[in-house]
Amino acid sequence: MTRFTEELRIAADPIFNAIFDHPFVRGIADGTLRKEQLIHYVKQDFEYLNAYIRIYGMAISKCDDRDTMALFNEQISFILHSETHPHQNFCEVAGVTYEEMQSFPLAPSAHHYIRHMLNAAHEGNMEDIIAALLPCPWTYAEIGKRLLEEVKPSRTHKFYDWMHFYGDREFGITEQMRLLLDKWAEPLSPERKRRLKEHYLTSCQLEYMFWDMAYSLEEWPVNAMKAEGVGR
Ligand SMILES: Cc1ncc(C[n+]2csc(CCO)c2C)c(N)n1
Repeated sequence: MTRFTEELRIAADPIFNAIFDHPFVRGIADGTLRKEQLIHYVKQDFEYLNAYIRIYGMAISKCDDRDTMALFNEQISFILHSETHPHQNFCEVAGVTYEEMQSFPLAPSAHHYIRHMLNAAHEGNMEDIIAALLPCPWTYAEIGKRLLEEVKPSRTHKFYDWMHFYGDREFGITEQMRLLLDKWAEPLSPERKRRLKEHYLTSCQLEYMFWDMAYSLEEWPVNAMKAEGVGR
């Protein structure tokens, strides 16, 4: 029998392929990203990681087994202390400090992605939360692995650290989340499974939009925030 999460991955294949071909990901491969694109990515991703940590916290509050609590707790620490390394890589290449990149208002696509995950966490059960969170580690693990195979970066490649950070991680957290989702989805009705697939595919689309937001320096249509003292 096909794993539920295998079905999800197959349904998302066109989105994964569009992500691998996206100019931001191509720009990591060939080192051609502009300074402003790296900066926009890190500013937005710093906020995205804050949201991701909070959602793990919300998941813990709905948890009733210690192993799952421990897994989410470890992931919170990992994001706080290690997930910052790829950001440091982008900051070094852009010639900025990490501190300068923090506490900016959300651009539209980052806002959309975060609200989608928060909505699953507010309204759903554990399986809804995991379905919305899963594309984050899954797409990055596949991007990292592909870039290592394709580019075989030497130590002097600008994004050597970034590629190794994600590409070396033999699907650790992705596989752990998949096992949980496969187990929780198994007894559910076809309608509930369709809903989980919708959460998952929406997050995959939003992963694509996040790369696109960084590449195109996406902002809100009217710059009315700064004048009102909103954000930095
Ligand atoms: C938009 C966006 N999507 C995915 C990641 C990668 N990522 C973020 S947190 C985490 C660990 C999950 O426990 C991983 C793999 C990112 N940085 N930004």
